[in-house]
Amino acid sequence: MEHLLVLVRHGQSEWNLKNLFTGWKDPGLTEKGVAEARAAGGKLRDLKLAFDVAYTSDLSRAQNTLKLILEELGQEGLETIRDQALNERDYGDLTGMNKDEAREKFGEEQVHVWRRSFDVPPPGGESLKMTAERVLPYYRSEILPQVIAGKRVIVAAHGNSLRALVMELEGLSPDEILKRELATGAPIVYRLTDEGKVASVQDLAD
Ligand SMILES: O=C(O)[C@@H](CO)OP(=O)(O)O
Repeated sequence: MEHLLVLVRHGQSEWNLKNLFTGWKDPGLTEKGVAEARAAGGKLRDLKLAFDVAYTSDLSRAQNTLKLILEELGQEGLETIRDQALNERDYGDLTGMNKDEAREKFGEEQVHVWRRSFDVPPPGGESLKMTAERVLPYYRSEILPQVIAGKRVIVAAHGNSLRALVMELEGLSPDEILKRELATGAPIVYRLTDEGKVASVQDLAD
């Protein structure tokens, strides 16, 4: 039985372009983001992949990325489950702040710790660890059982919510996952074993 799981980060958003901390804010995709989403769909189509169910977050940049991918695949009507468990990490008080201005205000090192440490949350927000503590239970209870049952699953979500998932799937340490940047609109194709372990991984980043 096939156990297919594809993860894809949304295409470039308006706030990615403006270099703003985004978190749970809901900016749309830029033109480039739309093109990235379509290209992601094209790559999956070239691999002749199709899906039985899709998961996405409660945020429009991920939902629209998924919609564009499904259009490219000719799978517009696919069953899609939206859940805020898959939302981006909440950036708390940093939300809406320019990342360069934050570095000037708080110092390069402090901002790096907030962005890429495992368990230090930004003020009022979530660390990667806290993000993983909501993403992983959702993955284990809702998504993984579908993959194990033979449903072909695509998940369109966010840089940090997907980082939490990649960490679990690939058994990475906090240090290893923090160095891993997920490109916008670049699907990662996993084949899992009957037990839900990773059998193979193919990163479709350019
Ligand atoms: O702003 C955000 O929500 C995220 C993703 O774009 O940023 P970072 O790469 O700093 O975690």
